[in-house]
Amino acid sequence: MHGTERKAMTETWLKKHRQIYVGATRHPFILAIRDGSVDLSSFKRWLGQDYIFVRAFIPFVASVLLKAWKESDDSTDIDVILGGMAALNDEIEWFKKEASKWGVDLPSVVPQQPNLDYCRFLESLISPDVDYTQAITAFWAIEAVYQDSFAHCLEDGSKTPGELKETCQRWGNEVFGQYCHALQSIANRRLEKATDDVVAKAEVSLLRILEHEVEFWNMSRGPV
Ligand SMILES: Cc1ncc(CO)c(N)n1
Repeated sequence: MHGTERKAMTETWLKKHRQIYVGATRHPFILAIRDGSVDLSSFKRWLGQDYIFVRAFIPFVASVLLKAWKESDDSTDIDVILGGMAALNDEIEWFKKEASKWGVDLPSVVPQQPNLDYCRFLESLISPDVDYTQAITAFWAIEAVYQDSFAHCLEDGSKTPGELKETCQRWGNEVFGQYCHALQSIANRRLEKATDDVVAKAEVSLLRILEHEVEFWNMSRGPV
């Protein structure tokens, strides 16, 4: 990375990896929500799988909080991450309510392989060997994919069915957008000062996340 401008590293990466980023944020499942053609059984499958994912996401976010507390040069990072944890608390309650609305019995949902793979990946990032810069970059990427995807379903001209609007609002709303932006700013600040090795690891985990997100959306299609 010598001589390379490291300001706004994450924006540079999204341009460089645009194809996979678009694959993760404009997936056929999202496009089907947006044009109103989504199959409700796909939505229910996604809902059950995402509840399992979010439960695994909580300890990952807790690990990012712990890393921030130990390693961060800016104490306000903690406030941003804590806000994310608070949102997850709401999210868990929302999943339970939404699942009962759609007749999805959460305790009996079986995690599918792509979900297990993604959760395993999250677990690998909890390791103390993964430093804060890599972890916060991953955290931003995971949240940003959902923000960008669901915000697309709320844009002018979208035909998102009324009963799915609340789901899209959850991640597509302006406040969640600002929160993702705050995470992105932290990631950029850290990446600017990181060693080449850490920067390379953060880029690889961004790519892995985008791949996992595509596979995650693919599960909505159901077993083939
Ligand atoms: C698979 C997946 N990625 C990202 C998010 C955002 O929190 C989520 N809920 N689920």
